[in-house]
Amino acid sequence: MLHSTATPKEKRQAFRSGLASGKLQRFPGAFSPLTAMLIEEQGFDGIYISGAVLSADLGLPDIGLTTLSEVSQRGHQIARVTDLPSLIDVDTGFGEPMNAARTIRMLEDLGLAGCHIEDQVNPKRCGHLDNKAVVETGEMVRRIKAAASARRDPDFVLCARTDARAIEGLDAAIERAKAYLDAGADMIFAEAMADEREFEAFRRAIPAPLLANMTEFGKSKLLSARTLQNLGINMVIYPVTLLRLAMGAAEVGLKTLQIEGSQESILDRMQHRARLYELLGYEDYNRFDSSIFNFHI
Ligand SMILES: C[C@](O)(C(=O)O)[C@H](CC(=O)O)C(=O)O
Ligand SMILES: [Mg+2]
Repeated sequence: MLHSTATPKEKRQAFRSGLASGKLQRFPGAFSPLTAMLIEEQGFDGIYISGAVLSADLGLPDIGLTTLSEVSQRGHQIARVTDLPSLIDVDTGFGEPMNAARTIRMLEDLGLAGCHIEDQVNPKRCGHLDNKAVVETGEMVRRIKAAASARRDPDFVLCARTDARAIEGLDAAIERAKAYLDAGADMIFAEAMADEREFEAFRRAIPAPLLANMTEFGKSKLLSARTLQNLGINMVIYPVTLLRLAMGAAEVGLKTLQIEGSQESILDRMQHRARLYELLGYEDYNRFDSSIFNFHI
């Protein structure tokens, strides 16, 4: 009720404990605060806040058009409704190393538990598209060092993402990951891993927590949570899954209204009002001040 009871510090500490637990941490992507509430209610370990989803939500392609203000404010709206830790995608850190530092300060002030910063050039593109380009290792090291030094809360999780596998190959991506850890990153997001073999190679070479991106319709084989657990991966994100499902359902709804002139035939596919009220915790508000509550249905 009235948002989360856990403090940002507690969420960050829970995030770190989860990463160190040996149990795969599962972070579905939330496209709204309400979705984050559902993810928490359904028993997941954390919330992923996707750059692709934030861009799409604004009607934009995932090519680095969003601003720090847009991303951090939406991230705040999502992170504050849940007791779970939220990991947010901040693309390349919104510019130069100094911008990456400013990004960290903003995210800390707005209650995020962690973020990932990637080594693509600006403007970035979705990590599953062709013709990506990455900056020199030294430039990304400066981004990570600036971000790490900007932290006031040592529990804020700084994840370095490398897109280099697609451009320079697996071994080069591993060497970059090592450099990013030396620069102060807490964990590694190896983007667009093809299959188990590539995750195994990273797991053997990298002593820090690893994130697996199980996004649909891209370059990665979709591996189950059990497989990722057995590979020793520390966390998995499902960044766009819920948005894709929601948009698919919305399209069916619109076509039904167009053709049938009514939503009668799809009522059973909807979240019922009572279920929505249950998720929102209407009863808690009732108990908060029974003299006011009158939202009976
Ligand atoms: C993880 C990601 O960075 C995101 O923005 O959610 C995207 C996901 C996607 O486009 O499927 C990415 O992998 O680049
Ligand atoms: Mg992204």
